[in-house]
Amino acid sequence: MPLKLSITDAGFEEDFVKLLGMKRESDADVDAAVANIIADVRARGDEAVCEYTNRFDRLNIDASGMAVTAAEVDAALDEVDADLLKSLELAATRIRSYHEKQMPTDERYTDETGVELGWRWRAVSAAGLYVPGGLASYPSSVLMNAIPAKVAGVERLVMVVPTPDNKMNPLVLAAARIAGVDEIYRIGGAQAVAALAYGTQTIKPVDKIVGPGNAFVAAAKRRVFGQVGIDMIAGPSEILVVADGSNDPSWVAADLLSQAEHDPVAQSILITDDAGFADRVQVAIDAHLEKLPRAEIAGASWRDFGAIVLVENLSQAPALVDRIAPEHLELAVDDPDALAEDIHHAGAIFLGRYTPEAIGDYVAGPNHVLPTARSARFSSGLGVLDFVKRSSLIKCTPESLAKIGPAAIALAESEGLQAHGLSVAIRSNQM
Ligand SMILES: NC(=O)c1ccc[n+]([C@@H]2O[C@H](COP(=O)([O-])OP(=O)(O)OC[C@H]3O[C@@H](n4cnc5c(N)ncnc54)[C@H](O)[C@@H]3O)[C@@H](O)[C@H]2O)c1
Ligand SMILES: N[C@H](CO)Cc1c[nH]c[nH+]1
Ligand SMILES: [Zn+2]
Repeated sequence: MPLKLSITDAGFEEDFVKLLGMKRESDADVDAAVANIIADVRARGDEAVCEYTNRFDRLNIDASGMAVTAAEVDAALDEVDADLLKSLELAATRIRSYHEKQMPTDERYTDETGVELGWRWRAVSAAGLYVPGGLASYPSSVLMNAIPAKVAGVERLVMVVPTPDNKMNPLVLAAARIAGVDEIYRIGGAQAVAALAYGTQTIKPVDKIVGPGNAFVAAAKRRVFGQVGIDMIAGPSEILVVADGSNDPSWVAADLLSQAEHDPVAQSILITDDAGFADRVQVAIDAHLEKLPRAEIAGASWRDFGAIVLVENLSQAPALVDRIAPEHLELAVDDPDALAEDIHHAGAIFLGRYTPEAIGDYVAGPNHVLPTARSARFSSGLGVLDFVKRSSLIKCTPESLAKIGPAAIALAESEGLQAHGLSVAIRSNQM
């Protein structure tokens, strides 16, 4: 059964801290396994990548079989149902239009001393896009990864995707074609992240790795950070629903299960002010689980990591939400905007009873690659800004250098860095 907490219980604070500390993705054994895989890929390149791929995804490939060819992508496109392709194109259009609005602008101005200042944005040269594929396949994640990279102007888009038992969903390849991915490799897990970060004989290294994945992928991204950039920790999915008693329990139950069905270590939490409603949601969850094909995964997630938190009044919810800092937050209440005003930490906020989280997973437009494991306290969802970086611009004239130079010379001397002072003084007759 999921955890049941009530804010009026004496032990509430202790139980809530326990809920926050639930270990879902950062086990020491996962990290140790990942460290070994990364070291091995660095040492042996393709050979190690293929060995791990064959072991974990039950394939039988060597280096020549890692890349997905253009002919395979063509064949996949032919295979995809026309209506499904239309849905994918609609999603792509909406995602592109949302992300185009995120493109930051350059700035240039002259200050009162005559110094010209500013900044300019440039894209990273090569991005590695991790598309998960272990327990489910994610054409939608191809679009969410690749479209913002393309909007930002990244030149080389390299996608990795595991294909357990050598089964590739043709829609994944169709999405890659629609989004303009340049290279695709049928590899996943920590070995794929290591190959992207350090390069192998077949795969040239990238500058930044983005995308969601399971605990192994999240741990690998943490470990290669520094060698390459990463977007964030986007691990096993999470949903937090804040709902009053006026909701249909069956709708809220479906929302909780929508994220639980991703992974046995996904997490779904309900905060409500109505104990009877909480019971009705549990009944509805049991009923949905009777029929859902992924009941085993969703049921395990709800049982082991789910929680129902009972509050006296929904005005107590924002403080709890902020401490959880969920990946997805649904506010199923009469005035969701008012409640949202008091919330600071959530990857994406779904406002009102008619905005199920799943609409954001596919077609709303904002990115579904979002920070998990409470990292929404300091990270944002994937976007164009993840694929660009900013260079500062500084331009002095003899006159403006003479105006601000003396302060620089004084500060350089105070730091004992005479060459710094000299390089300013030598240009501005201050020696
Ligand atoms: N936060 C987000 O934005 C977001 C978006 C989509 C999906 N997700 C999450 O992504 C995850 C996808 O997970 P998945 O498993 O389906 O696919 P995945 O591609 O992330 O992981 C599959 C890979 O894990 C590796 N692996 C599995 N068992 C291993 C072991 N014992 N040792 C070493 N490596 C091992 C294998 O290499 C395999 O290829 C889910 O947790 C889902 O909730 C998150
Ligand atoms: N909910 C996932 C992010 O946690 C994204 C996704 C893709 N497909 C379905 N869902
Ligand atoms: Zn989802």
